[in-house]
Amino acid sequence: MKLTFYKYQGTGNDFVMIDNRQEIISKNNTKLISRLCDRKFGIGADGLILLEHPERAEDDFKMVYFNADGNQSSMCGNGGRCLVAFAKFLGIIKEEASFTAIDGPHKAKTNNGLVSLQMQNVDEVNQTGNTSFLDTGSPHHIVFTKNVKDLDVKVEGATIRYSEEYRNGGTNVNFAEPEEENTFLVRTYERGVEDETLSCGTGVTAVAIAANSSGRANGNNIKLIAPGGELSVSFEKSSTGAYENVWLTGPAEMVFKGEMEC
Ligand SMILES: N[C@@H](CCC[C@H](N)C(=O)O)C(=O)O
Repeated sequence: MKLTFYKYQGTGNDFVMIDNRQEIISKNNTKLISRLCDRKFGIGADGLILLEHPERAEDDFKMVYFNADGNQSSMCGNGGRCLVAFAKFLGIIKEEASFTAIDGPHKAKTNNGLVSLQMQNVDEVNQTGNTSFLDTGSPHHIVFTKNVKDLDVKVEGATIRYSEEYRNGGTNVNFAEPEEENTFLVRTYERGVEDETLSCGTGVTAVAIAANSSGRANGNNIKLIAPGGELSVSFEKSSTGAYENVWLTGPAEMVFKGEMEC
């Protein structure tokens, strides 16, 4: 069969997008999904996203996300932003969207090539010294450190991702360094890609919240500089210390459309 696909990227985090409203791809076909994401034998991407019919009346569509290893995973922030751009391209939405992903409902807005995605509230941030752990739809371990540009993120990230602490579910690992006030450099090792990616949406969201929670940032609108580009994260802190009204904003664009023999 010939499969029509679209390739999108959001600050260099790249995804194969498939309009699966006619159920052309089975979610259990791990082998096919990992082959489509393979950079040598397939299209090449950090993940694959299926756009499906919504299950809730108030939604425009449903998001189903797979890591490059072919397994369905937790939330992908950059992928969600790219999916909103894809839904706009398909004519499913205009400027605003409402959709459900594995972590629950999301709202989104588009404006001049930028897509803002509302992320889930965060009630808990665990901090120990220069590290933090929190879940922004996906689990993120953060190390605040110096010389982030010089780190071997693949090696150091894998050491933490496969450590005893994360033995059960694994984690994504972010290395963050203050650049100026309320601005951080971030590099991320992604679970399921098992390598550094050029940017991670749930990862930079986690860094922004952890930076505020640990007193490393005093603002509620944080700029994050990843190797693939810049993102911003805004939030409100409730009286109980929970992070609410969390929005991730950055560019998302189609790279190309193609067909692959499957
Ligand atoms: N690139 C993503 C995160 C994708 C999920 C992650 N690999 C995991 O398995 O937790 C993002 O932009 O958030």
